[in-house]
Amino acid sequence: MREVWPVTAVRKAESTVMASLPEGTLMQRAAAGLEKVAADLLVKHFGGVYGRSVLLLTGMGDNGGDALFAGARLAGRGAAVRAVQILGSRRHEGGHKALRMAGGRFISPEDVGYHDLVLDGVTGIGGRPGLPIEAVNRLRKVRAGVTVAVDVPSGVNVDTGEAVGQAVHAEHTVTFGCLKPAHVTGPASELCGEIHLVDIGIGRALRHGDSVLSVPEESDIAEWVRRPGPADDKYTRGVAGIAAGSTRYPGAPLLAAAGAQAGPAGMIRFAGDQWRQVVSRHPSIVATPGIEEAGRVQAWLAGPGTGTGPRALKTLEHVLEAEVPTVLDADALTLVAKHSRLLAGRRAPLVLTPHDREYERLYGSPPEGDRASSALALASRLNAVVLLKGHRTIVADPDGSVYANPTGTPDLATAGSGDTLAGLLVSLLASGLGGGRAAAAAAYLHGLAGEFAARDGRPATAEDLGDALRDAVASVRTP
Ligand SMILES: NC(=O)C1=CN([C@@H]2O[C@H](COP(=O)(O)OP(=O)(O)OC[C@H]3O[C@@H](n4cnc5c(N)ncnc54)[C@H](OP(=O)(O)O)[C@@H]3O)[C@@H](O)[C@H]2O)[C@@H](O)CC1
Ligand SMILES: Nc1ncnc2c1ncn2[C@@H]1O[C@H](COP(=O)(O)OP(=O)(O)O)[C@@H](O)[C@H]1O
Ligand SMILES: [K+]
Repeated sequence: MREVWPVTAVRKAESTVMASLPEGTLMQRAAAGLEKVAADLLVKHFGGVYGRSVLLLTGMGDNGGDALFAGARLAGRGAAVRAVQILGSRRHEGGHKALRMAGGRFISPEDVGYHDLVLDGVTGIGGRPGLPIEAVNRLRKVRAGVTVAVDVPSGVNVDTGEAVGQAVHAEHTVTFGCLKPAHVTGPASELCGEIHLVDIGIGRALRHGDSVLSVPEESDIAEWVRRPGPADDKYTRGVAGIAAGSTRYPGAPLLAAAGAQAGPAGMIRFAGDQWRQVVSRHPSIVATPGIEEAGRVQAWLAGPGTGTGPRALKTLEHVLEAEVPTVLDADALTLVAKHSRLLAGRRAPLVLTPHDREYERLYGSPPEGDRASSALALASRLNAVVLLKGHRTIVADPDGSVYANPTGTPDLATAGSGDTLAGLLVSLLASGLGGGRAAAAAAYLHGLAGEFAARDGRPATAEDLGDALRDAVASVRTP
């Protein structure tokens, strides 16, 4: 798991570590890490460092200092380095001097044009979101072979991942000490490109309790997705139940079932009108038309394609009465938004999987730019794990932990894709995984499955995701 810290925690750690180091040490470590990434990119894209043109964009703070010191190092290796002040008039004196001594030059904003490599050191963790218009106009003139953001792309809100107005769009971001929210959530994460984390020695001073987000890694998912052991039978692996579908939406149950089949449960039960179709597509599923005769399960999924009529409401009441871990998706979310009594006094774990419009129905207002806080607010209010869908799906647990999903592709924005996610999720819950981890694992594997299904530009539909989910599970299990 990679932890993500907000600016206040980074500043606190920095000052703790700085107290025992000569002044400027951390900046030199940052500049060394930045230079390495920049030099590697120059070699990769342009064949070498010597003679290549590098432009440093600076502002008034230490972010510009990092860029200037890294630029001085590149100038020492023969790159033609220029620096331009994009924001304000105050400059980083130490960095300025180092660049001048190394043969770098300072140019006026009118003279910027194309450069092989651009280092964006306008603002870092001291940046307030929304750059002044003068800075934006100056940035517009810059043309780059490759853009590398120093710490974060300038213009973003570092702590929320929002990108207000014009922000720098980088292909690479070199960050220092730890990940910050802008790297993993919201539109800012799209502006970062590939993230390079440079260890500057502040890790030991970062307190676990101050971390605001966690990013699951492949090894976490491999550990969380239970594998059957010698003593297992189909029941001990967990039985997942799916209550889905209606004559209006007959496809949703099949897609949810396909998602569940890729999960760790030993058996799947199905209740709904499409029980014959489900069995004919998935003969291993035990299916009945009505929920009353469905049998016992360790976790229920309710909602995909059920509609919101009286029959769907009755089915949902039955599912919730079972008091087993439950995923509510799609129409079930609309129903609990309408009938708040449904969740009153509930004790068994609950996972809700809203997209933004469903979130609005449940919370009363749409998610804010700070999606992690929005997900957490709903999770706390309803005492349920909330999986807030989107480009970087967020999972918030009412215990306060929040996960940012690192996988996925916009190709997943296709009808029925959420049904397969919900199916996988109920299987993970049935296997005994807690709600937060089950939701985080489902989002991770679903995102990976989307990437697999859409590989090499292949058009992907939800029908492809069942097989792709199996490939995703296999791939996280392959070291
Ligand atoms: N912490 C660490 O461990 C280490 C940190 N290091 C580096 O330091 C960076 C942080 O540096 P920093 O604190 O000097 O702030 P930085 O982001 O350069 O800019 C602040 C200046 O910009 C201005 N300004 C901001 N937004 C604005 C806006 N929208 N519009 C207008 N002005 C705006 C702001 O103005 P003010 O808010 O004062 O009015 C202030 O003058 C960090 O990201 C990393 O690169 C590494 O060297 C080593 C270890
Ligand atoms: N732009 C996007 N980038 C990445 N993933 C996306 C994007 N838009 C949607 N998704 C994912 O696609 C799925 C869509 O689910 P949902 O909206 O419930 O679809 P449906 O109701 O048709 O099944 C979610 O997992 C969501 O995170
Ligand atoms: K920056």
